[in-house]
Amino acid sequence: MGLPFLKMHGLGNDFVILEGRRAPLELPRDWIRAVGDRRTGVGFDQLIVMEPPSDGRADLFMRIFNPDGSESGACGNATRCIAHIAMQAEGRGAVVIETLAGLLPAQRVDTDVVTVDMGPARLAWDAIPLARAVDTLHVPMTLGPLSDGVATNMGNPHITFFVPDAEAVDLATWGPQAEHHPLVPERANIGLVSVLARDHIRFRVWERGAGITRACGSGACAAAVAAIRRGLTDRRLVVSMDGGDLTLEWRADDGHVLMTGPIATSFFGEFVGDLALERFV
Ligand SMILES: N[C@@H](CCC[C@H](N)C(=O)O)C(=O)O
Repeated sequence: MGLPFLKMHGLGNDFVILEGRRAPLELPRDWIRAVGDRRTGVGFDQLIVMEPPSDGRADLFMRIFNPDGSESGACGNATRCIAHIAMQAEGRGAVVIETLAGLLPAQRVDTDVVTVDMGPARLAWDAIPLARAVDTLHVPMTLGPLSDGVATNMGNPHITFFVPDAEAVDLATWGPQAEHHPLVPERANIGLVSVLARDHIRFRVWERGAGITRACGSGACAAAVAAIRRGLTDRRLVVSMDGGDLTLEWRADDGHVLMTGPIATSFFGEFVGDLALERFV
């Protein structure tokens, strides 16, 4: 019998979503890597497994894998997709999604638009984590055109670099070098930001364990927090990525970051054996 899956995306950041709530799924890391390979497998930016929540405070637990087989504590774009699934199944307008990083309340704001409370931005050097005590507002990492970044943990580690023109930076060259820099012992997602206005930034991303993606929800949160900490933008802003826009707000009272954006369903399928795929829709 095959393993059914759903393919969804948020702004072109795409996910294979598996149902693991009725019976636990054993997913060998080399299977995840094979399925994630766009040349030979279905391909995804993240593999998401829906699991039972640890207690009654959440509707479901969401486990997140990168295509290199590594696990992450956060995925903003997938959280909107998973919240949409849970809200649709229950006929509700709000749910709570549990991740390794904590409980994330989400609500529907339009048919295919969801807001997620991504929790507090963590700013201490050892919460990122960084390898040693440095100022997270001025991270001493210099690589080609990238320097003086801002470190943020949104449930996963991010380094955001401000550049005059994000399009002009060779992200495929500098992204992996920054991801694997000795200052980030758990590696990091690498963002490039150009400030367009006090309520608008351009953001490109090199995702840890995935490479360049069309959008990254947690990265957009980190980019917004970095821009606000530097005094470059207001607390509510639009983050424009290759795949489209998210609206971000960094709340002053509790430090939580609210992310609003679209979700989309691509197709249903089934894994038969290892990689063979039947498309149903
Ligand atoms: N696409 C994501 C982030 C996914 C995890 C990341 N690559 C990591 O390893 O932390 C998002 O939308 O946030």
